[in-house]
Amino acid sequence: MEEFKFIQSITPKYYRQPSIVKGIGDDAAIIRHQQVDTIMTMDTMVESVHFSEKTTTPYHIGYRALAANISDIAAMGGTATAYLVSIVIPERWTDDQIQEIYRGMMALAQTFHMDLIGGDTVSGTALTLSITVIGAVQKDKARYRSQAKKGDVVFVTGTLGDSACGLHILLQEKDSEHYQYFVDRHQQPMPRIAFVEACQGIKRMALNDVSDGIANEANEIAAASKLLLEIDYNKIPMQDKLNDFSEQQRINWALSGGEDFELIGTISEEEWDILEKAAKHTNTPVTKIGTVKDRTSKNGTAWIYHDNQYKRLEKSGYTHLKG
Ligand SMILES: Nc1ncnc2c1ncn2[C@@H]1O[C@H](COP(=O)(O)OP(=O)(O)OP(=O)(O)O)[C@@H](O)[C@H]1O
Ligand SMILES: Cc1ncc(C[n+]2csc(CCOP(=O)(O)O)c2C)c(N)n1
Ligand SMILES: [Mg+2]
Ligand SMILES: [Mg+2]
Ligand SMILES: [Mg+2]
Repeated sequence: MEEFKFIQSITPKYYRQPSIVKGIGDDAAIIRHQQVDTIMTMDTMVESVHFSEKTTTPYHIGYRALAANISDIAAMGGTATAYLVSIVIPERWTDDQIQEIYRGMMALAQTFHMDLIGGDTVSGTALTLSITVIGAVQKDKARYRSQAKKGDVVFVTGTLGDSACGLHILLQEKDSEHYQYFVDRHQQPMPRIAFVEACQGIKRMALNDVSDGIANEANEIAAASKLLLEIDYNKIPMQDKLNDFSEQQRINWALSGGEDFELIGTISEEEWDILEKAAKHTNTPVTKIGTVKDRTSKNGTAWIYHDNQYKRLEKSGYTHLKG
C-alpha cells in the first residue's frame, strides 16, 4: 500500500482522550495536560529479536509491542493516554499483515482508552515497531526505582517465568494446547495499569516492570535506591504447571526469562495493607518475596536465598549489547 494511503488507513476517526489537541495529520501531535505530570516512554521490538513467525502472529506483534510500553507506564505508577508508532516494513510483509499488527495495537489501546496520535512509516529490512507511549500520573505521585527504603517488603505481582516458558513451548513446538496458558502469557501480556491505579492512596512505593527478568529489575531498584534487596527464591510465585519442567529451567525462566510484564516493587510494612486491598480490588495476585536492607558495602546489589545460602543475584536477564 502506498505510504499516504497506509497512514490514512490507520488514522483514528476520533480521539478518546480530551487532552489531545492535535493527533495524526500535522508535523507533530499536541497534548495538553494541566494538573498532572506527563510520562513518556519508548520501547522497540524487532523481528527475530523480540518475535518470529514461530512465536507471534502479526496481531500479537502489535499487541505485545504496545503492552511492553504500557507496562513501563504502569511501572511509573501512571495511566497510559496516547501512543506513537514508528514502523519499518520489509517488502515481503503484506498489507493485510500490517493491518493485523495495527489491529493488535488497537485492541489493547481500546482496553486502556488510549489514542494513536502519530508515528512514522519507512521501508526497510527487518520488521521493527518502535512505540512511544504518553501517560499521566498525579503530580509528584510517580513511582521511582529509587524510592525503596530500609525495612521495606519486596513484592511481585502475578507469577514469574510464564512468558519465557511460553516462548520455549512455541520454539520447541511442544503440545501447545496443554500449555496454552504459557503461550497466551507470552503473546498477550497484560500490563498492570489497573493495579497501580488502585494503589494511588499509597504514599511511597518503588516500582519496576519485569521486562528482562527480576534478576535485572531487583538490581535496578537496589542500585537506584542505594540499598540491598534480599529475595527468597522459595517465595517467588510460579505457576503449578511450571513443575512439568526441570528445576534449572524454572529458575532461569523465573529469574531471567523476562517479558512477564509483571511489577516488582518495594513498600513499607505499614502500607502493605493498602496494597493488599488494591490487589484484591483489581484481582491482582501479589506476593512478598523479600526485604530491603541497608548493608553499606553491599548496597546497590540484589541477593537471593536458595538452598540454605545467600548468593549474589547477578544481573542475568536479556541484554542486547554484550560489552
Ligand atoms: N538509545 C537511548 N537513548 C536515550 N535514552 C535511552 C536509550 N535507551 C534507553 N534509554 C533510557 O534508559 C533508561 C532505561 O531504559 P531501559 O530500556 O533499560 O528500561 P525499560 O524500558 O524499563 O527496560 P526494557 O527495555 O527491558 O523494557 C530509560 O530512561 C530509557 O529512556
Ligand atoms: C523470537 C524470540 N527470541 C527471543 C525472545 C526473548 N527476548 C527477546 S528480547 C527479551 C528481553 C526484553 O527485551 P527488551 O530489553 O528490548 O525489552 C527477551 C527475553 C523473544 N521474545 N522472541
Ligand atoms: Mg526500554
Ligand atoms: Mg521498564
Ligand atoms: Mg520497557
